[in-house]
Amino acid sequence: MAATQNVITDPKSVLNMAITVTVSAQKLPAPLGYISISRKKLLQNLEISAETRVNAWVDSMRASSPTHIKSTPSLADDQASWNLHHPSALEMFEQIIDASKGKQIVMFLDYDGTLSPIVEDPDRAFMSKKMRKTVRKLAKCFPTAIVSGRCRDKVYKFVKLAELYYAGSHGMDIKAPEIRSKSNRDNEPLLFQPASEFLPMIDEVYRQLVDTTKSTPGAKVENNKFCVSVHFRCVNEKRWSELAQQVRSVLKEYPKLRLTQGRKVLEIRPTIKWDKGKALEFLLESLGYANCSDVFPVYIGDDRTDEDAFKILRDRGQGFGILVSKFPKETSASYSLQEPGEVMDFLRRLVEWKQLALQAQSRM
Ligand SMILES: O=P(O)(O)OC[C@H]1O[C@H](O[C@H]2O[C@H](CO)[C@@H](O)[C@H](O)[C@H]2O)[C@H](O)[C@@H](O)[C@@H]1O
Repeated sequence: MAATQNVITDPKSVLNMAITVTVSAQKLPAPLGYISISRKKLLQNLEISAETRVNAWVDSMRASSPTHIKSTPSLADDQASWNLHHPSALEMFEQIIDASKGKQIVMFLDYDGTLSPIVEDPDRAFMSKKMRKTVRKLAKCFPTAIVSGRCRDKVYKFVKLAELYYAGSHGMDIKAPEIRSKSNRDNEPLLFQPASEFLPMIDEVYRQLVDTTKSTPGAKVENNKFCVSVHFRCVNEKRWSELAQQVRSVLKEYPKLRLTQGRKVLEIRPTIKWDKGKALEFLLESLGYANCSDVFPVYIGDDRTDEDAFKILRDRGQGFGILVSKFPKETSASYSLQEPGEVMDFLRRLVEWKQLALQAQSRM
């Protein structure tokens, strides 16, 4: 399985590289003239590079779509060994609480596949009422942020909780809660959008992608404000290569955009060095925990893009990541939960533990 977040490099850079090599060869002195490549050959080479690139995308699309997994004894072994290295956060609850003693827990939650189950239609990925109630209680106990690939407004419409921090567009659109706590009531309202200069480009690419992919049945393009998603969950696997080719044909004109991959989705975003991990650090800083050793961030997510946040926590040696997955995956998360139902159970236990701790304190 692919390692951390699968960044697919800009196809244009591959083309540029091919051109650079050819031009340098043509400048060589006569004895080495045989290296010079004819225009026809150059075009052929460029076509091969482009085809290789599209094939790599399709391989990656297949690798990230565990629909063909058959249960075999070796798979069962892999699962057992993975569970050993990434035990269930529910089973390890007491140990997790022990590790957080004396520290401020801060919660970071991905949305799709973490708080809501994965469904075919991205516009119908609703969160259950029970989950919303749980997250509301959680936010009363700990500072809580939603960190999503989606457009911030859209994820807010699903979650509907004004007391949370929201980081939309993979962390490129961060906003503090509308309901301010007593301690931060006087602060300036926080809005951070490090990719705002890309807005017109993203709009343009969105429109082009809608147009270019409309001949592929099942393809769906979603405008996530600072990034765009091209969904292939409902596209017949035989047509994934065609879809990848269509996306490539649009992206090759935009070297300032890059492609990453999520669960049956190609995600197009600015090349700026900003991701969910950077958003996590930014939020910790905004909350006043930049250089604190007594903070305990917990990040729960299911996707490759969440790996950036898991990695930051691992590198900082603070708190931990929890990967939501039924299947073994290479991850920097420390623990696992199988699906959103288990996420809700884990969050409930955190709330219950905190409420009991507060009651015990008030009796002292
Ligand atoms: O960071 P996230 O909140 O996990 O957002 C990542 C993508 O989530 C959404 O797509 C995923 O969920 C859909 C609904 O369940 C599903 O149909 C799709 O196959 C998944 O990839 C969202 O629609 C995308 O825009 C986000 O990039």
